[in-house]
Order: sequence, then C-alpha cells, then structure tokens
Amino acid sequence: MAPVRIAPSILSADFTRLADAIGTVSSAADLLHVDVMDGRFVPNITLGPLIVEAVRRTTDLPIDVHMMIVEPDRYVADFRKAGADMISVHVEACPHLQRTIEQIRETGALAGVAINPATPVEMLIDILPDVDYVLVMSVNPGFGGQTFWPRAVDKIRRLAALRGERERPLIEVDGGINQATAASVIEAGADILVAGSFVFGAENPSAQIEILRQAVAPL
Ligand SMILES: O=C(CO)[C@H](O)[C@H](O)COP(=O)(O)O
Ligand SMILES: [Fe+2]
Repeated sequence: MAPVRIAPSILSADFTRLADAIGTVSSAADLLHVDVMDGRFVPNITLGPLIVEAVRRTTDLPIDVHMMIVEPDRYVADFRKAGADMISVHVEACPHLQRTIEQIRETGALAGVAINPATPVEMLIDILPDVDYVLVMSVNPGFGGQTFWPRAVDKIRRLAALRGERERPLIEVDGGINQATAASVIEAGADILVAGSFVFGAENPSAQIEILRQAVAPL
C-alpha cells in the first residue's frame, strides 16, 4: 500500500507570516493545500492566483489548489500558471465536468473532483476514469476548524469500492482531520489527508504532521 500523504491547509496559517508558516511544514508535509473561495459557491472569500504565485516562491512542495468557486473553468489556467500542481473543482459547480477535467489535464496539472457531504460518490461513476483524485469533503466547505462529519467514512469506503483494484483516482479527505478522524478515513481507503487547524493551530506544525503519520502508521 502506498504511504499516506499529508497536505496541510494554509487556510489556518498566519497570513501575516505565511512564508514562515509554510517553512515550518516544508520538510514534514507531502503537499500544500490551498483553499480558493469566492463568496458565491461558499460563504467565504479567500485568495486567488496572486497568493498561489507567492506560495510557489516559498516552497518546493507540490501545491494542491482546491477551488470552491462557481465557473472554475475561467480560472484553471491562471492557477496553473501561478504554480498549482493539482487542481480540484467541485462537481456541484461544474455542469460540464468532463470538459473542465479535460481542461485541467491539458494544463499539465493533476485533475481532481471535489464533492460536498450531501453529494453521493455514485454521482462520479462515469468521471472516475478521467480524474487523478477525488476530494471527499468531510465538512461543508467554506471554513477551517469545523467538526468532522462521520458519514464521510462510509462515502470513502464506497468510493474505494468503486475504484476497485485500480491505483487511481487517489482519495483525498478534507475537513476536521485530526489523529482520531485520520485513522478512520485511512482505514476506509483514503490516500491523502488535508489538515488545516490541526496542523497550523498548534505550536509545532511539523510535530502535528508526525502525530497524524503515527495515527495511521499501523493501518
Ligand atoms: O476546504 C476546506 C474548507 O472548506 C479546508 O481545506 C478544510 O476545512 C481544512 O481545515 P480543517 O482541517 O481545519 O477542517
Ligand atoms: Fe480544502
């Protein structure tokens, strides 16, 4: 089994010292998760390609951009140009999802589809062969620091069953991840853990990543 990948979310970092915050996780993390929100798809506004470009200059970690915006097609090329290595769009925001996924792939980035808690994984059945990863939301998107939604575990299990013996799509889980919830989602079949407040809300972010690794190590 491939090792679990850990993606700290900078949403919970101190933006007055963003480069320092990223520096604290650079050697412990596998990816850096960046949450893009537009105040329309979700009730919060965060950041755009300008910040991704600045993040790109602070780290060699792969940058995983989670787009929580309407009409993401309009900005895929900009985020790729800014330095994104992975780009996910929400199925709920994409009436022509296959075309949007194709557009991401054409930029050279890995293409992901994200799903809200209320959206069944079975809705993705026809797009699964086209995506590199599925981002399963274990909170309703919009804010860091929310409580994990336990039924996400069953969704991950069902998604892993749909994937079957294939290596792709990878399964990424986002929202409310800590050492307890990490173990349950990895046991269900997840490959990538996003963690924001658990990592950056603590004194020592890299030690928090180590705690997550230990929590899933025997699984
Ligand atoms: O996409 C997100 C919110 O919409 C964030 O990635 C997620 O919430 C991470 O924060 P935390 O680990 O604190 O829940
Ligand atoms: Fe996210």
